[in-house]
Amino acid sequence: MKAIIALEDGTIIPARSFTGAGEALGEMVFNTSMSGYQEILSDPSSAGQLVTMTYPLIGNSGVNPQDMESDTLHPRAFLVRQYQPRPSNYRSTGTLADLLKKFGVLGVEGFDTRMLARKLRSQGAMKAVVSTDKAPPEALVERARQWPGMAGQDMAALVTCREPYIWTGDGAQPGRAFPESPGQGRFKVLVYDFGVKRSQLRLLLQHDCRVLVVPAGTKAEEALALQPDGIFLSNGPGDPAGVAGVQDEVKKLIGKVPIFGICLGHQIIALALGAKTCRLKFGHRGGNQPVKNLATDRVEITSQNQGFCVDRDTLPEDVAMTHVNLNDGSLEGLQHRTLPVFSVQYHPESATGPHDARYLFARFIGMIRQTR
Ligand SMILES: NC(=O)CC[C@H](N)C(=O)O
Repeated sequence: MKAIIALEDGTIIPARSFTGAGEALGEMVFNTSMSGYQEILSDPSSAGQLVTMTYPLIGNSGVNPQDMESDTLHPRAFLVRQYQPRPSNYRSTGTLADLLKKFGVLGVEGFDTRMLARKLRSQGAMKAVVSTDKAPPEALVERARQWPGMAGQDMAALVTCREPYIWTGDGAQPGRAFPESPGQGRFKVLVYDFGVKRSQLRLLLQHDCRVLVVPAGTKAEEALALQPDGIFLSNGPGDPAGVAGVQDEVKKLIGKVPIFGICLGHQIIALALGAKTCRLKFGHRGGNQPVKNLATDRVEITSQNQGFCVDRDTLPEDVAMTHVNLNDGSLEGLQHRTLPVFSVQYHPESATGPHDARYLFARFIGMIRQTR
């Protein structure tokens, strides 16, 4: 079925839908990962986006229940050069097209994805419409232009859990407090869910933690009443400055218990510490972003998925930059000089991506040990 990609700058690209009729309006972004399409789709940070993969063949390894990073898919459309309808992989239990259809994500193929990526790189992320509708393409461009966009919106509120839950080796179990038995993990870690990826919860479990996940709107007093040994702030979608009220709660938590934040969690920590966030021109999305650890001078190849970053020139005196992106010099990590709080912009759980940065989970546990 024919589809049209219409960008707000007036560009019109003919393509094909591989998931039937549909229309999607959102922010067009590109991801340079060569694998891990299922993790990218099920990462709640992708909510509201139209995701284009620059790697040309997508669908080859199928999909499976284990690789879901949440229980649904989040982008509004998924765009690829060539969709592979016959997957071959020993873990595969179905096709990508069926998964997209199940969750109402429009799948589009058959156009020059690298041309689109180059355009976004030079002009910046753009609002766009992807549609199988026979409407004149100019009308689709107009629809993209009229859309107000996601700036300033609280997108985390859309993907956070409604009720607290305990994360166990068997997945989520109902519960509002940490399990009593230390046999279930030595360190009690409270996870603020702004759109958490399951790999982060799994890694906390592997590091001997009892994991209690709470909604984004949880008050600092409620969080502290649960007596956590550490607090983890997850990744999540949208503009960090739009996440209502959370900065103030995090401000109250800083200094009380060790805190570790990833991506949106990192940006919220930065805002709570008094820094500012800003939009990246076209975002960092992929599994090949070089980041330098300034303490060791070592370079980590990292997995990333963000459209915003912390403005390194706004860090207060008592906060140090710990990591820097070698492509554009943007801030990738920070640490308070005296209080137990640190965070990174990238994804050390690396699902999908290289495992270079997993040491950060061990660092968090080390911080908890020191303060216990
Ligand atoms: N992966 C994330 O947590 C992304 C953070 C934020 N939504 C951004 O785009 O910058």
